[in-house]
Amino acid sequence: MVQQPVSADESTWSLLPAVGDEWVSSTNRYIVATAVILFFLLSYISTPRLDPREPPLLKPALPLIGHIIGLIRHQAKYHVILYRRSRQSAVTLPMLTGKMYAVWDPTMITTGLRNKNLSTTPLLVSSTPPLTGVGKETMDIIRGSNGDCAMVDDILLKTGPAMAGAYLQQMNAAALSDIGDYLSQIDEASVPDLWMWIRRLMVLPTSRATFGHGDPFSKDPALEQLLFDFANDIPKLVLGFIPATIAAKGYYARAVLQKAFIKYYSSRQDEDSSTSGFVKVRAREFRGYGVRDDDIGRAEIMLPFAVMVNTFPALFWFFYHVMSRPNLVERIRKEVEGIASRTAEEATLDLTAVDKTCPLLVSCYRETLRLSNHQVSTRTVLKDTVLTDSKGKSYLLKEGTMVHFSICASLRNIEFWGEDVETFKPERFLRFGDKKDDVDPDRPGGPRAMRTAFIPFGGGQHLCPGRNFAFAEMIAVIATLTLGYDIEPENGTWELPTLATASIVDAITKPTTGKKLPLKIKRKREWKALRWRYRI
Ligand code: HEM
Repeated sequence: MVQQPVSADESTWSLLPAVGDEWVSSTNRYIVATAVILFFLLSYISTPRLDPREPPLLKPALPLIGHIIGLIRHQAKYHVILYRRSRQSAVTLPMLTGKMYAVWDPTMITTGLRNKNLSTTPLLVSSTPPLTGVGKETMDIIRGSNGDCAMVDDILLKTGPAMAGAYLQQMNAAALSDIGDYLSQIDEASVPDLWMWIRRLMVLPTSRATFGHGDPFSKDPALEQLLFDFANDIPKLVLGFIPATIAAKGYYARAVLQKAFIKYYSSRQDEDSSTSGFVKVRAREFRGYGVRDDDIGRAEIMLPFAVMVNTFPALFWFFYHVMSRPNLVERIRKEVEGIASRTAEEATLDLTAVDKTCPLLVSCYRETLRLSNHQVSTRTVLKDTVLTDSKGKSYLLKEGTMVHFSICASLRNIEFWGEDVETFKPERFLRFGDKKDDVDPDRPGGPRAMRTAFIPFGGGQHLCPGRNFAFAEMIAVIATLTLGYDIEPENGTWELPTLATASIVDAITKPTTGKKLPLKIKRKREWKALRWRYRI
């Protein structure tokens, strides 16, 4: 057989790929084998050994850090993504070499939030220094001489009563009087950006009702934007790692806010009779434990956060959901006409029994909270605890582990709310309180199922103490606007605003600042030139 001559080039080319293939494929095999071993090793290291009674393990696609990346990326909504994917009541999420529980079943969440073995205190205490920058002296007081953190528990226990009864009445009266004054000035207005308009409308009525005549927000209007800058950067600030670099905006905002609040507490403005019980009672408690005024100012910048950061976006969505439906506006207007009275100078809305007099308005309020809430309530397990889900299955939560109770998953659970869970349904809550509806009350959308799953303000010992104040403010604004004004989008169509990231530290998702939703607002002829007043 005659061999064909091979040119140098051909031989080189024919040989090279052969050597290359072998080399490349053996290298590839090596890399792949190492990667596989590494993957299994990481998977093994990051797989916590569980008691069979603990919630089942939900492994991330990427070992060790998959869930951490998911939470950073999607924040609170990560729970809804995982819940929809796994349809479990509760799971164990492996993270680095540890674990965390995520609870999504409404019954388990409701009972978990009431359980005394599941506490907010460890996380609250560990996040206080990076979040507020209070000094060692105050941290020693916060931790207590025997480590029982008695002051934290005492303050939280006293906060609820400080926002009820006469205290609540004083706060509601002050806020609604200011809101009425502000709305009374509007005859015809162009609103270039609804989100900013809501914030401007609400900030001073809310801050004055809370902090009284010495209110720092009244003295410096720049604080409002700084509060939102601080709020946006809280997830980074709590890391306590080079905050001035990784959370520059929030870091600066916190410094300015704290300066104003240190001045407020140091000059004892909290003791003025115009200051709410909410502020007063807490400051008294801090001082009783020996905390200095400057550190009260540092720690209590969480108060304007609590008072404003959820109510304002909730009001934005309430406004949007109602006003973008002209038929709904008409129906609510009819309800509100029934609670309105007038003199030559004033129009008064009687909000004393608004649940009964304006059921559709209140149903829309609740439906708004259901759809705009992304709250995750975090607890640490102090003692091994068993929680049982709605189907009767029990799960063991082990001491020392952190738990995320996803209120958002509860508010969007199809088995409790029905197939239309993602839709804004104005009438959804009309039968909410109907205890006589006993035709399968636990059916999806049935009154008992809704009562279990509707927990926008949390529950148990840490049930939001500000819920009645938020309700009064939001109902007063929407009742007045539906009754007294014609509101239309500037460009003729109601564009659905987009949502900002659902921050793990607050409860209500803000709109993004991208879409402005410009509007035209015009007072109705029959309500012209009257001052808005409220009976509460
Ligand atoms: C729409 C408005 C609001 C929503 C959706 C909301 C939601 C919540 C939720 C879900 C919790 C429980 C957190 C947990 O379980 O860890 C909470 C706690 C709290 N809220 Fe609100 N909130 C609102 C308005 C307010 C207002 C207006 C105030 C004050 C005037 C306030 C003050 C507080 C405080 C101090 C706590 C902590 C209670 C504790 O840990 O014992 N909130 N809020």
